[in-house]
Amino acid sequence: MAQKETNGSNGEHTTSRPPPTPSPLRFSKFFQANLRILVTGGAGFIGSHLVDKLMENEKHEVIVADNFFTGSKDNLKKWIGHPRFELIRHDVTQPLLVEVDQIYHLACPASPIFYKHNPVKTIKTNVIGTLNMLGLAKRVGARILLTSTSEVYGDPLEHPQTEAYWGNVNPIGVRSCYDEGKRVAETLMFDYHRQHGIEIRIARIFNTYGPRMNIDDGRVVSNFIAQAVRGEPLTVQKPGTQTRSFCYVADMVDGLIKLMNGNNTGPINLGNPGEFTMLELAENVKELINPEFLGGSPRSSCATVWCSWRVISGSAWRCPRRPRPKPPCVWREGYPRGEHTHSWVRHYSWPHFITEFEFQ
Ligand SMILES: O=c1ccn([C@@H]2O[C@H](COP(=O)(O)OP(=O)(O)O[C@H]3OC[C@@H](O)[C@H](O)[C@H]3O)[C@@H](O)[C@H]2O)c(=O)[nH]1
Repeated sequence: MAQKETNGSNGEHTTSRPPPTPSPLRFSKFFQANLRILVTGGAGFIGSHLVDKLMENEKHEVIVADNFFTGSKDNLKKWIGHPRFELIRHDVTQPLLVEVDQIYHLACPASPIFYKHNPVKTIKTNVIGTLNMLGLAKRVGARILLTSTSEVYGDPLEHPQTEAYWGNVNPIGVRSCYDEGKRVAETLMFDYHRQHGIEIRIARIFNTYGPRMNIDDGRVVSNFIAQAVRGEPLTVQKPGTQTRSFCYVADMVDGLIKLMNGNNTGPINLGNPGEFTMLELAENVKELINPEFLGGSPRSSCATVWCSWRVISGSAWRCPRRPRPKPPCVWREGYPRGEHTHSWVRHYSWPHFITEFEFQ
């Protein structure tokens, strides 16, 4: 059952050890070096938006390490060749030696269809990849932020979930490579913090949506939008009453940067507290995709909601408790609709996507 002890608030999870010493340039009197930031998984959906935001600051040098399993160079093309940007093809299951001040460790496939494709690789990425990045943080004295997941709560018995809830996770299920993998990654973060004084930050990311989500990502928002654009039935998995909350990617990135630069180690839930059933989401996407957004295409009027007979493999509900006591960013209330969703629908209805659909 749930436990009353809160994570990180009773001193047990903090350390009195001083963090490893960063580069002497960081404290140089006469020369202020740029902040060097490593983003693992920086070619992916959330990672590339994070890179865009970090690159806006002229004092930042950004290094991306990505193996391009689910990420794409396309997401970073505007930065390739930029003097403050470097892209390395690198798999985090191998050690990486770079001189950096901060590490945003995002590398791991996050969509169930991708992380279940090669579960052994997924758990290696979470465990060995996080060990390697912690080893790097220790060597160079960098602060490290892990993007964990709401999936650490498993099929939660508490709703909404607070960070103090320890979860209800199946250790041998098909999703365990991801949810148990992230749980071990969180453990490693705190062990390095307590034992070596490493400065850590942990974000538990809830469902996120927005541009650059892979059209074949398999997650519910991209599936529904792609299906509606193609005029196909929307595959609401049974029972359809399961709920999720959806956070726009720009808000997620703001939250990650605020967490990295603040004083709270976390773990902290990052997500939108407004939740919806999958049936409501399907109805809303159906309503949203109309001829106005598809340039008058008759395909748009075909979207219908259809309940598939696939039984859900995820949890019945997942929603963060409203952030406390100082939210790391201003949360957009409510549903994934409005300005941001509209631009994303346009993104998905670009001619080459439509062409791809027609040939499938
Ligand atoms: O076509 C679909 C796809 C999904 N769904 C349902 O929509 C809900 C959400 O499913 P998704 O696959 O989008 O995402 P999940 O909530 O299961 O996992 C997600 O959670 C948080 C993130 O950290 C993870 O990266 C991601 O795996 C589930 O209840 C699923 O059954 C549908 O009804 N139809």
